[in-house]
Amino acid sequence: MSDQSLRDIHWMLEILQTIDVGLVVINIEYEIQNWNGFMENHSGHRAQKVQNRNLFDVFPELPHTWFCQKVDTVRELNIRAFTTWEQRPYLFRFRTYHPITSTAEYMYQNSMLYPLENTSGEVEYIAIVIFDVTDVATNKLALQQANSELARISRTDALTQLYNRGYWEECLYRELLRCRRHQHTASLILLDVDHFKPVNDTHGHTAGDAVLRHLSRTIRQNVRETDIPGRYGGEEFGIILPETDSPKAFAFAERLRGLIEEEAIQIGDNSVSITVSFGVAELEQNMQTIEDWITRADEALYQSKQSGRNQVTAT
Ligand SMILES: Nc1nc2c(ncn2[C@@H]2O[C@H](COP(=O)(O)OP(=O)(O)OP(=O)(O)O)[C@@H](O)[C@H]2O)c(=O)[nH]1
Repeated sequence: MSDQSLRDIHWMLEILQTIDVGLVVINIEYEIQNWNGFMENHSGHRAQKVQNRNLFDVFPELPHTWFCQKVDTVRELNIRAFTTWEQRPYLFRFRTYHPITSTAEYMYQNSMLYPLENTSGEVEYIAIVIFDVTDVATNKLALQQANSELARISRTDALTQLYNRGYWEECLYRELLRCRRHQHTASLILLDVDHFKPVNDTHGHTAGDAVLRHLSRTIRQNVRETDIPGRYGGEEFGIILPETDSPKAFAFAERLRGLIEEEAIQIGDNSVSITVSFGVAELEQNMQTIEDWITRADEALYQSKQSGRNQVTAT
């Protein structure tokens, strides 16, 4: 080999050693043949120390079956394989360099597997190339988190943390469609605090807010997971009860009414008691829109108010 060729090989090896991607070569028995500086820095093992050691012994976290299937494909078909951090956050568990500034505990990695042929054209070795994509991954995850938080905020009522009217009405619409399509039943409850204005006038608006928050908590704690409560207006709330006919919805509303009536709400030094009126409407064949359904529940609620409040009326 000429001096020039030797020099060329030397600087090529130098590049492979210092390049900011991980490079590991294994044989078909999964024994490590060599790795570069990136791997030394992140694993803490010198290349000589790991030479001929089984890859799974050095990295016990590497999923055995999955990785072997990948390598088999690369070897048998003589093709490359690629894995992104979104499919699998990392191949090798390396702690991140900047634990303070980075939100990730471990390095996110994209990885490539390359078949390496011997002079007879047989795949004898596999090269594993690791790209550190922690910055990209954490930025994308932060963006996804921010988006889902924005979506949550846009459907939540800030005071009560129940669904706001817009989103709750969307749920009601979906429930109406679902019941129509599958011939199922559902009920709608509207409830409105009795004489709420005097609560505000006597104890102040902040106390009124606290009462609404307390009431919302009581509602949330007493509905089923499949029920959908929401804040319909100022002191008016709606609850969608899927798979519930009118007598069952009536019984639930009656229980909730009794609970609210019995509970004294402590606000500072004051104890405030409230009562609530309810209107219940089961979905009927002739209801075309959610407005039809809401109107029926509202009529029942109006009847409860007219008949003396603190009661449940079902249509
Ligand atoms: N503190 C507080 N008060 C609210 C909020 N939204 C609506 N209100 C108040 O709720 C009261 C509703 O009063 P009305 O519609 O007269 O009803 P009511 O006094 O509850 O009487 P009935 O419903 O007829 O029993 C008003 O004083 C509103 O200012 C809110 O977010 N916070």
